Amino acid sequence: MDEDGHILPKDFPELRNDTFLRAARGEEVEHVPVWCMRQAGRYLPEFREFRAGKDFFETCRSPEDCCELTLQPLRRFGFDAAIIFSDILVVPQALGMDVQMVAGKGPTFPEPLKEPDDLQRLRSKVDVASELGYVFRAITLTRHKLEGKVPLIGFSGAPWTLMSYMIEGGGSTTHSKAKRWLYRHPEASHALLKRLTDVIVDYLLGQVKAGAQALQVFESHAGCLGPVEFKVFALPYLRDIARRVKDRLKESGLDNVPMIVFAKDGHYALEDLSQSHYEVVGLDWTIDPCVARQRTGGKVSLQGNMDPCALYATKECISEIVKTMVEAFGTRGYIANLGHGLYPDMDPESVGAFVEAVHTHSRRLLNHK
Ligand SMILES: Cc1c2[nH]c(c1CCC(=O)O)Cc1[nH]c(c(CCC(=O)O)c1C)Cc1[nH]c(c(CCC(=O)O)c1C)Cc1[nH]c(c(CCC(=O)O)c1C)C2
Repeated sequence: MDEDGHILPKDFPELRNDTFLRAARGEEVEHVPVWCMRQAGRYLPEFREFRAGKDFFETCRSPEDCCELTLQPLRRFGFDAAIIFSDILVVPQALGMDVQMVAGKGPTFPEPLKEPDDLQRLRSKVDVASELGYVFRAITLTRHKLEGKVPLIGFSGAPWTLMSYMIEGGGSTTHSKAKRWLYRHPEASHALLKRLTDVIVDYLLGQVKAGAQALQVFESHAGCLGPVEFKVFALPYLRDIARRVKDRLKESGLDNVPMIVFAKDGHYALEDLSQSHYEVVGLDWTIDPCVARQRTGGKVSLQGNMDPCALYATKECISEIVKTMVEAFGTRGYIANLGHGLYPDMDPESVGAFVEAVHTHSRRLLNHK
């Protein structure tokens, strides 16, 4: 404990299941590891009960609450990794923007960025330890409470995805306000993306120092860009993040941690993503596993990519879909996941069937080698 009574990021329990980390590094495994994006979420009755009546970002600022919500899905399912409960929008908050979670509407910025002059409203220097220390404390606490069961993943939103929220002021189908900046104000766009990148690098590094054993960068809004815009406004920053995090870990004498890049609907950028210093490329369901393997040329591990809606199928059907998916990806350098997050109306039993099917089919394949 430190003088404020916070648990310290040291003497963590020994890791008992490193399957996820081995798969991320392309090493041999006994089964294909599996976890789900949004595995802590409203599809779980215990999640709904725990969150009832509490403000979303209040919950994010409570290390004890984040720890509990992170552990909930692991009590039910044999997931091979945990992901810290938080949200990508804590970074715009750290830059000084107000973000509220509005019931039925999702995250909302009462005063989004409208014109380049609005960049002056952002904090010029962000001290991540004071602005986002609550996430670091949640990670440290959770890493202890996991008791070495599975590794803990930290995460951040990617610069373009965060920029689009900061300009749109919330969810959007066209992202046209944010894309207007790219075409109309390219310099200001780069200035904003650069500032976000600097904060994200410090933030991810802080997460590893706090105990995160892997990192995922969510470029959830890659799909509204085309290949040209992606190359100019997203890819350079994604690359910069991975390179700088890895360099800084080395400088600090810390071990490298696997990094995952998930560019939703960014299949046009697969080749580039596989050469961006990330160990793992996450895939949504719009790409065929064999094509993804071919296009990434065995340079990286792959993660994904079952259509989350396949969880509406029967257990038998889920098992068949998983079998086909695991056979197509192969058992080496593969982390099973959905192609995006779980939805609130999904049946926890189907999630259990998904996890079981990944373990069963991959064990069978590995035993027959
Ligand atoms: C469970 C949850 C979260 N955020 C939100 C919810 C639902 C609200 C609630 O429970 O009250 C609101 C919440 N937060 C966000 C949204 C999307 C809004 C929109 O764009 O329409 C919502 C409903 C923004 C957000 N937030 C996140 C992303 C990237 C992943 C993705 O592409 O879905 C994005 C885009 C990341 C995120 N968000 C969350 C996690 C937790 C860890 C886990 O996966 O179990 C993670 C990794 C947690």
